[in-house]
Amino acid sequence: MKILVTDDISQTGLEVFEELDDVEVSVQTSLSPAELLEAIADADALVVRSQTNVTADVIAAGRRLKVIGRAGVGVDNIDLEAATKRGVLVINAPDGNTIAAAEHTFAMMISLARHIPAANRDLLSGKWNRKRWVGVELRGKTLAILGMGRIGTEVAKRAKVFGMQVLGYDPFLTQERADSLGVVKSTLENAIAEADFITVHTPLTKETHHLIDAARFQTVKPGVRIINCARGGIIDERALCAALQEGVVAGAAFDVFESEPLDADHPLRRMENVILTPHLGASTIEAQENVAIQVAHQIVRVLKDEPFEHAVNLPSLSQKQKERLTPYLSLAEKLGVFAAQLAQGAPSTITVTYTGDAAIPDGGYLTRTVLKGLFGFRYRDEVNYVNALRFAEEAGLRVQEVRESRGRVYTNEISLSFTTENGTHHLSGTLYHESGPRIVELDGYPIDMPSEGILLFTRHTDKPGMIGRIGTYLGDAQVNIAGMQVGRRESGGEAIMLLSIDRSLPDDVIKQIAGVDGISMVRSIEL
Ligand SMILES: NC(=O)C1=CN([C@@H]2O[C@H](COP(=O)(O)OP(=O)(O)OC[C@H]3O[C@@H](n4cnc5c(N)ncnc54)[C@H](O)[C@@H]3O)[C@@H](O)[C@H]2O)C=CC1
Ligand SMILES: O=C(O)CCC(=O)C(=O)O
Repeated sequence: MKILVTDDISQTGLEVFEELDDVEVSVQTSLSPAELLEAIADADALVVRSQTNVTADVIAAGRRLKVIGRAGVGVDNIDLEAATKRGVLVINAPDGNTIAAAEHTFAMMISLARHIPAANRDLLSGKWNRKRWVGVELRGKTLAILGMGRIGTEVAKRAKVFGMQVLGYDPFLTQERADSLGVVKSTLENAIAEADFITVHTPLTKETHHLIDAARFQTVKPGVRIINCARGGIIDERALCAALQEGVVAGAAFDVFESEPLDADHPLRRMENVILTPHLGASTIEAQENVAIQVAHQIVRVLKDEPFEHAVNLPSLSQKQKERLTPYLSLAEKLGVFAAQLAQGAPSTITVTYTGDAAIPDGGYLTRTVLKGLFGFRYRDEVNYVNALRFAEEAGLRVQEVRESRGRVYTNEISLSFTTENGTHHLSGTLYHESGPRIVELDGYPIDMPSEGILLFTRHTDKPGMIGRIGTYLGDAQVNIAGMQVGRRESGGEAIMLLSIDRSLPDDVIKQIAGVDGISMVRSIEL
């Protein structure tokens, strides 16, 4: 097993990989794009910070790649779309560097308020200028925090201790949490208009790109100071330079930039009242140990096929949700595998209905599992939880989920209803606590069979001798019948038979059965 590490990661984190048998940890930093393509070819896992650009080509070249671990928060250097499509899991270390980033933000804010870097430069150049560097106090000032997640929250706590009034803007900030932090829940417009200091702590997304642009700079309080220790691009750098030159903005402190490393002739480098650091927010010994250990542990779990946390391209579940969900995973996957064989053709729509105890809010996890079974039957190991929805999307399969709180017959039930060009099928299963997953309905007929082993399913006309003739074909092929379920709606109408058999039937026997007068459908199903 090979783990490729392409950015500087704490040694303590790398030692975690020793838990794996037969592991080779290959640390190769500062690779050229061509060298990276070569190095990734036989890697099972890739570990990066923010420097390595994990493009679609890199992911495609990692033919054995199962997981990309980001020792940090932001994953904007990883092509998530490409990773998801190829079923490569992306995980991060979301809280290991929170304090480091919050403290760096605070260091930037105080440095801005008190001109510390400029005064230091001045002094080192031989001057003693006490008049030039008069600053402002933080106490009594208004701080706008855009993005009240982990880091924003830690910044807010520190600002409160400094006697600042804190305005928080975040679509997910509840009144209750704002109150408990002593933060005034605010709109973006109000936060920007009122603040003496503005700090951004959002990810870089389509919505946050240039969240503060030229138009917004028109609405700031004159003399505002601005800090970005989140991601380059949240604040429009050109518009900022203009606002600094006009004196609308009194100072800016940036740790992150639209393009990194920052160009040698970037206008920000020539601005007065600007403090720049080269993406150092997470660069403390503690944070680097935390994120490296955290991500390495999760990678080990992924590679050992054990439950893991902090997946970026999978729904995240609480421990309680996971515990409730786990017993249903096998049932959901078996139903998907069953459906693949029942369908014999690509389904165009599928509705998955969860009833009773199976209707757990699960972020779509069980439906991914059904689809993993459905597509995995044909594409085997290529399909996993990460890319199952992509397989459905690419196959043009419309997927719908329904949740019903109470079942009519069973305390829990998962039902699939899907349509192919040959018609519509229904399939339901339940989980019995004593005997595990069972199939309890097939195309509208109630049955009861364990969802395992080899099954033979027929739809036929209800007339004497059908069961005997099928039994004879099986006997001639030396195939034992272990269990049988039959059903019909009315005498002489359509009937079904589901047999559990000891070994799979040769194709020619299935063809013979299909040719029996009165048989309308035969399916051999392996679960
Ligand atoms: N400079 C550095 O070295 C570091 C930078 N970071 C960056 O800091 C940022 C924040 O990290 P965390 O607090 O850990 O993330 P987080 O995920 O805990 O918080 C982000 C918050 O932004 C909010 N948000 C998203 N879109 C928004 C929008 N349009 N308007 C307002 N709020 C919005 C979210 O609701 C969330 O509460 C990330 O971009 C991360 O990459 C993180 C660590 C170190
Ligand atoms: O790895 C680093 O030093 C950068 C940290 C960072 O930007 C993040 O975690 O989002």
